[in-house]
Amino acid sequence: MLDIVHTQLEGCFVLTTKVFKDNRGWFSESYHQNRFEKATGYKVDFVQDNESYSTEGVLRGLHFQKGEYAQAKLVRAVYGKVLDVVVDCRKNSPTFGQYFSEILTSENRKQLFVPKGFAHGFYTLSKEAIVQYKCDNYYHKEAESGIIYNDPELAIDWQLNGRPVLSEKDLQLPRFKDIEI
Ligand SMILES: Cc1cn([C@H]2C[C@H](O)[C@@H](COP(=O)(O)OP(=O)(O)O[C@H]3O[C@H](C)C(=O)[C@H](O)[C@H]3O)O2)c(=O)[nH]c1=O
Repeated sequence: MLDIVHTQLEGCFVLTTKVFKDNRGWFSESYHQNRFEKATGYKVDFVQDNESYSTEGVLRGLHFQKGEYAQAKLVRAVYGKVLDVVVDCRKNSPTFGQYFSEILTSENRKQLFVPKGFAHGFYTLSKEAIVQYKCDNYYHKEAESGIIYNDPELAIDWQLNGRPVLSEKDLQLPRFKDIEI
């Protein structure tokens, strides 16, 4: 009922939920705590669900919340297609500074689990996209931080089609070398 693929970043997984199709359409359990814990070995209590709508070329991120407000996230595209990107910002991690990306679409039903200590962002590849994600900590504006999307040290391949659309806030995010987690 829940397929899991481990990435090269410890604790970061791609999950795919089972779809039941019939002559009406389809049904799927988009989240099941027991199955999530059994598949990942992680006990995560999500407390906040987020949803954002973006048009083609929009890039949101890379974001994280600092310190005790760090958030683990479970991200999926419920409409359209995005390139989801995570960066390992855990100082003691053997993959510190490495990134992983995955195409999430409403069709492939892939979900990316982003552990605490990671920065997260996505680039919108379809005309429109709706991304939903569960967070295991509440939003704390004062704890918000992030990394500029085109940091040369990270050299993330965003699969850009032209100049991305970012918020003023995101255009002023710091370099990876200057962040405080
Ligand atoms: C994240 C968040 C934002 N807001 C308010 C704050 C702003 O007035 C407005 C837009 O926020 P922001 O521009 O930070 O939204 P995104 O750029 O989509 O931020 C998200 O983008 C990347 C992909 C992430 O992974 C983060 O979870 C999140 O930071 O929503 C809230 O009220 N609650 C929240 O949890």
